[in-house]
Amino acid sequence: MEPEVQDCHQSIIQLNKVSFSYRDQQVIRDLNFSVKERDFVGIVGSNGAGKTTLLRMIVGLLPAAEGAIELFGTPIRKFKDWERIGYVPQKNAFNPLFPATVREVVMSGLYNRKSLFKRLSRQDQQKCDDALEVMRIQDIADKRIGALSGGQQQRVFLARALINRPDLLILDEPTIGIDAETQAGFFDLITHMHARHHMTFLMVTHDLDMVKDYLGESPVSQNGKIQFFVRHSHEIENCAEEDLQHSLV
Ligand SMILES: Nc1ncnc2c1ncn2[C@@H]1O[C@H](COP(=O)(O)OP(=O)(O)OP(=O)(O)O)[C@@H](O)[C@H]1O
Repeated sequence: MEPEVQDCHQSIIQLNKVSFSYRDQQVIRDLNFSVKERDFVGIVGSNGAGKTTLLRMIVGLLPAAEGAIELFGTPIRKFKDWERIGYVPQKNAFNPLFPATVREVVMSGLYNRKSLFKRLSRQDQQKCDDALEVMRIQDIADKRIGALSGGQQQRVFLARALINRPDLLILDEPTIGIDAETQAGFFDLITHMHARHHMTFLMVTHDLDMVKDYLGESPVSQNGKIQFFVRHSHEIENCAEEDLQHSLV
């Protein structure tokens, strides 16, 4: 018998028998799925399979018709810590004439319902500088977002999602419309972030090569036409190691 894997990782997302329909079209039916701290989950499926719908339910933009969703152990209705979640939706392309700079777009990630009219503090500026640095876009911080390439814009959106230092990063086809070389660099960057930072990833992608390279050959589960590939947190660390790391800090 396989020894049971010890798991000290917190539940980040829990879906129990979740279903969703647009009028009479059922898109998701009876979905059970859980994501633990530091898991990297790749979501794959044909066009119209319901991948974006699923992400939109998880970030609270669509209510599940049936079933229960928990985020960080809290029912989604009661969940308030939205800054713990960074979300980069699909198709972010900006009109080339849009008047915001890279820095302004990244800073806008700090605004939520409460802080929309709050003045930006020195600490906020520092958070922005850190996010620009992680994405290696400091040198284009004052450029107009519309003047950048698709790959550069994607880094800006990722920096915007990272500015609150989220525990969970949700990406909807982050490399769509980007050339193969930039795509490869982007995947290197996020897998590096996954391995080095204490962050959980949920990513919709069409890039099966990347998924299989990093997340293994076979999906761990499937619902309708949606497949889930997972690199579990216990594959990159175990509880004993984690304790050791903590005790050394
Ligand atoms: N706002 C909407 N109103 C009605 N039907 C919708 C709406 N949004 C999506 N749908 C339908 O629901 C189904 C799932 O859409 P969804 O965008 O979640 O799929 P997807 O897997 O993300 O597809 P893609 O890979 O093309 O992005 C599709 O058939 C789509 O046409």
